Amino acid sequence: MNTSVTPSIVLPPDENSLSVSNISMAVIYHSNYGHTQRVAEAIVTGARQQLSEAQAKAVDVNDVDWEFLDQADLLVFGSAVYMGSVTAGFKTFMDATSKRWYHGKWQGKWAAGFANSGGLSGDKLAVLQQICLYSMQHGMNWIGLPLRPTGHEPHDLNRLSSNLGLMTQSLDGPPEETPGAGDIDTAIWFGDHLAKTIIKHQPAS
Ligand SMILES: Cc1cc2nc3c(=O)[nH]c(=O)nc-3n(C[C@H](O)[C@H](O)[C@H](O)COP(=O)(O)O)c2cc1C
Repeated sequence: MNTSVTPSIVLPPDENSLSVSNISMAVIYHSNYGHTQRVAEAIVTGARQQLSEAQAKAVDVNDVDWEFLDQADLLVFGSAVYMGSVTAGFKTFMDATSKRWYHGKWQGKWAAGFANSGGLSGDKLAVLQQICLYSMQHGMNWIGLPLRPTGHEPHDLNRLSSNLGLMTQSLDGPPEETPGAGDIDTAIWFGDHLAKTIIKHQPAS
C-alpha cells in the first residue's frame, strides 16, 4: 500500500538544521488498516523538513529496529484507539520495553504521542494519557502539541483541539483519503515542531 504523504504546508528549515547530524527521532506506531501508519508517515514528513531521511524514521511495532530506538533522541509513540485504549499490538510493544525501563535505558530522551480513532473524540485523550504515562515511567521528557486550532472544519489545523499530543480521526475509507487534509497537515506541523524542539535543546557538545 502506498501511503506516502505529500506535504501541503512547507515550513522554512530551522537555521540550525545543518549542524544537527547527530540528532535522530523514531515515530513508532501500530496500525492494522493503515490510517495510523499514514499519520506516522506524515509526522516523519514534517520532521524531515529539519532532519535527513536517516535521522527521522517511521517504525512499525511489528518490525522494530531496537538499535535505532535506543540511540534516538526522541521517540514518538502512536496507536489506533481500540476500546478506549492503545491496541493490543501497541501494548505488546510497550511491555516489550520493560527491561529498558529496568535499566533506565531511555531516561532523558524526548517523548511525544499521537492517537487515531474512528470517533471524533473516540476517547483518544485516554490513549494520549496512557502513552504519556508510559513515557514518564521511562523517565522521558514529554513534548506536547502547542498549536491553536485554526477552526473545526476538515481542512483546519488541530481541528480536534488537542494539546497533550496529536489527535487524528479516520473514517471507514482508504488511508489515502482519511484522515483528511487538516489532520495530515497537523501531523506534518507536529513532526516539524518536534524536530525543531530537539534541535533547539540539543546538549552542548
Ligand atoms: C476492536 C476495535 C475497537 C475500536 N475502538 C474504538 C474506540 O474505542 N474509539 C474509536 O473512536 N474508534 C474505535 N475503533 C476504530 C479505530 O480506532 C479505527 O478504525 C482505527 O483508528 C483505524 O486505524 P488503523 O487503520 O491504523 O488500524 C475501534 C476499532 C476496532 C477494530
